[in-house]
Amino acid sequence: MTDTTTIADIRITPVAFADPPLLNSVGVHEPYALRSVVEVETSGGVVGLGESYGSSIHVSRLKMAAESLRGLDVQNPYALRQAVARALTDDRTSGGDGMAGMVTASSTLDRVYSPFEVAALDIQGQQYGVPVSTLLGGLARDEVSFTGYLFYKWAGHPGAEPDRWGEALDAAGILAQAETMVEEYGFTALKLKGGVLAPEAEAEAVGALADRFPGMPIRLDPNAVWSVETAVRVGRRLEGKLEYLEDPSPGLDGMADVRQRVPMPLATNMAVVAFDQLPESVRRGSVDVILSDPHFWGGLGQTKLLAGVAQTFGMGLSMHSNSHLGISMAAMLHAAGATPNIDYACDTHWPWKDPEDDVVAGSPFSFDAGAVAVPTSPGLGVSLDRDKLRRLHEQYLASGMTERDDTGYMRRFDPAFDPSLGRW
Ligand SMILES: O=C([O-])C(=O)C[C@H](O)[C@@H](O)C(=O)[O-]
Ligand SMILES: [Mg+2]
Repeated sequence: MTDTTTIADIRITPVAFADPPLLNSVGVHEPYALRSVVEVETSGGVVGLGESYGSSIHVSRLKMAAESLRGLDVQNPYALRQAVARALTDDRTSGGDGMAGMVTASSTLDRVYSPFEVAALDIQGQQYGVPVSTLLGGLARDEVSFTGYLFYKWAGHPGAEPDRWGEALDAAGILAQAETMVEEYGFTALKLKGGVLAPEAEAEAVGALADRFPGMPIRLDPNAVWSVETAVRVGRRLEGKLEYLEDPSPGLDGMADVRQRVPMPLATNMAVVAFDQLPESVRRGSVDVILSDPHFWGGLGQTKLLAGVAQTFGMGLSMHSNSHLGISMAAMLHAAGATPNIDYACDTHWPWKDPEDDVVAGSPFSFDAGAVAVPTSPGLGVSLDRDKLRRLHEQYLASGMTERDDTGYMRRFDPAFDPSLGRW
């Protein structure tokens, strides 16, 4: 072990950034999205960055894990993971998965370890003078394509001015949103977040998108609020219009039933979200495409591991996102850039974020034809802007928020709102 790669300090800062009222199956996004920024500093003074969820339970787990990492060597992520696992042994808390109740079965260890592994790779890259993608095996592509991620939404948060996107509560609203996204970012694939309106209305919106953007891959994701019968009916109606249908129904059984009876591939970031669910999903034939996501699959190394499993069993690989900042964007770019079989356009919530609301210095990402170049400078290729970090932390403190609670926020305006799976 060399002294200069020993972890001397770790700083974890919860932050909040403005988020529009995006509707989903469990409610509506609150005025702020929460994230945590992880800084790992070596005794040699090199700082590596990671980003993760911002709920208080998750942040306290990150702090618990950080205690166990001081004195370890960033060049041995395996030892870091073991230390995080030991640190979490006595953790009896639940929740903190950052997904508003939509992904509850992912591994706590994977979620907590992920930002530390990303930060360790960032430091290694800086020390060796290579981008993180090189440490992951080298670039399979120079740029990563993303989907234009469409949401039903209110015009603005209740009591506030309408935001720049305006209201989208029907097919016409979604079409207008898609036009803007494609015009501004050049997206060549679209995803509609469903599970909000009646399934037939969402199918109508997909039909309108397919007519307006002929040949463009389109996905629909109702986050498992459809029964198997509904999923089969809507899936058949959408034959020829969807690249894949994402999480139409709950569970490995529900997905397997639907998969046998609809014409398009099924994708998931709900039924299969951890390695221990893979054998059963393969046995039952539940899904065609898995949405990787370094934040809950355990980091960048484990994303490559997942890619190997997916390839072995003939499954496709895409990438999931939550509302995120620039450190996550860099991590996602390196992961997708260095993983040949993440060959579907990846999800990102990027367009929903105010460009000023970030913690990274400058504006390192630009979209060209819906794609972003993988950073080529050493490490992750992004650096922290301390003034921006301070501002977003102050915003976190002022927001009074400690958890993501889409359902609670929705129930302030619609007390009878029902978020249950399979309800349509
Ligand atoms: O693909 C997905 O299921 C998601 O992106 C989950 C997210 O939480 C999304 O629904 C959101 O941001 O509301
Ligand atoms: Mg999904």
